[in-house]
Amino acid sequence: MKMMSKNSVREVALDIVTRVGHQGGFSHLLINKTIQQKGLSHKDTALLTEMVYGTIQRKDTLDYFLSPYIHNKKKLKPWVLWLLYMSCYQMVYLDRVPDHAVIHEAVEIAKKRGHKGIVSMVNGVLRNLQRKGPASLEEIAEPMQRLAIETSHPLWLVNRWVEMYGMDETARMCYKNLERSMMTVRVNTTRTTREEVIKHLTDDGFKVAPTTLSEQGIVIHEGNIIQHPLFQEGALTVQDESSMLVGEMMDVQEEMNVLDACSAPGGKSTHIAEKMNNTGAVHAYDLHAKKVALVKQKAEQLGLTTIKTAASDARMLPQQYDEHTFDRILLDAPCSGLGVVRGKPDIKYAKSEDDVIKLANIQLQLLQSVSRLLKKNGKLIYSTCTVDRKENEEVVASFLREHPEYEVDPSFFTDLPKETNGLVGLSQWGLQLFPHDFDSDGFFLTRLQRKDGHHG
Ligand SMILES: C[S@@+](CC[C@H](N)C(=O)[O-])C[C@H]1O[C@@H](n2cnc3c(N)ncnc32)[C@H](O)[C@@H]1O
Repeated sequence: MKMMSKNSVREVALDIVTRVGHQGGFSHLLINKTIQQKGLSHKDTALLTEMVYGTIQRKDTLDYFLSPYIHNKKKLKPWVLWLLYMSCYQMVYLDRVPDHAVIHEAVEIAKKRGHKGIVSMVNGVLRNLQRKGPASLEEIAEPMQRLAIETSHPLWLVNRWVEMYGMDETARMCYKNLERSMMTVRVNTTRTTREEVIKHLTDDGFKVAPTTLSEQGIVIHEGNIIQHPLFQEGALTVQDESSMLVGEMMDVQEEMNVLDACSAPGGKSTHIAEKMNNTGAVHAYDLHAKKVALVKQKAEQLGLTTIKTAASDARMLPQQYDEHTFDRILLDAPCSGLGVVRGKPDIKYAKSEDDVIKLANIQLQLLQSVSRLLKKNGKLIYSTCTVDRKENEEVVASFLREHPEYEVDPSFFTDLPKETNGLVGLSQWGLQLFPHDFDSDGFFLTRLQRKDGHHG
């Protein structure tokens, strides 16, 4: 492990935010790659992650804060603009480094990378910010616009969420999206029990608690779990608590024949195989062969031999299997990902209304295709990690309109953990979890049942 000087961590952070902000790309992937390539220490990793996530997560707010002091923003080189955003983030939101030190470091970076004009502009803008403070959010009179800027979400998304879920729920979600998400892990119950793992981790000095939505999950409140030997032993997997609810609600039994149509990287396939105590079969597909390899790898790590992987477009699966083949089907569909912006802040800037509409069409096609393969009385879970009625409730409603042989499984609602009772997101079509409900990903799931006595 190497320690870097604070300034070089800042430079690496600047390269990442500039690249993500200017060319696109996922910050979490770039951070992970950098940590591996440079072999960063735990401390450097924490600083790098804080600066990259914080700056990207709050980009629009930072832009607003700096707006009185930056003229001709369009003319600035991308790295200069992102250097200003990153410095503003530290000055406004982090207490650890005094403002004068942040300005000094920014100026040093500007000297290394730019000409004199840039150096004095960076110095001038940040000194103004220090002296006069960030532009006041109070001046934005229109409530949705203010929420959008205050929480750095695009206005179209705030408007859309307000229309769908109301101002209160939207505001809670937008603020929650600015927080760092909690790490949760799932215990491989074919190897050990949650009680044993909780004891083991507590003895090792971790602060942990059982999850609410799954009987296999553990929330890590304190401690760096990622290097823990329990992972090497195949006793743990990292998984968000909302995702764990899917495995819980699959209602599987030993020896069942299960299809997971969109399975990569394998979080839910492996959970299902664990639930079946490594009996029966989980047929795990994904469009991309490279991603299918991840499912295989995860299954091997966890010793789950009943998972069979292959690449395929899920829409083609009816050509490979007879109707009524599977006892259970999971369609964890590709989606806009608007429920996971805490962990992947880039998503909120990258997605558009158009994407939502296109994805909803694909989701319906996928549902129509895989639904043919379910046995009578079988159950199918449809889920997404997004918060949008078009991709969630409306896909389910359209599907059910065209498929009278299906219904929302009435026992879905009674099987849900009691803590979900009375949630705003619970409807006749399924359950929309908001990130602020359980401090987990924004997520939708429902369970459909193929009725007996119908053909087709
Ligand atoms: C939400 S992710 C699945 C996450 C996975 N179920 C898990 O728990 O780890 C959706 C997946 O669908 C895959 N996908 C997209 N289009 C597909 C298609 N037409 N057929 C099959 N898989 C598809 C994507 O490659 C992606 O891995």
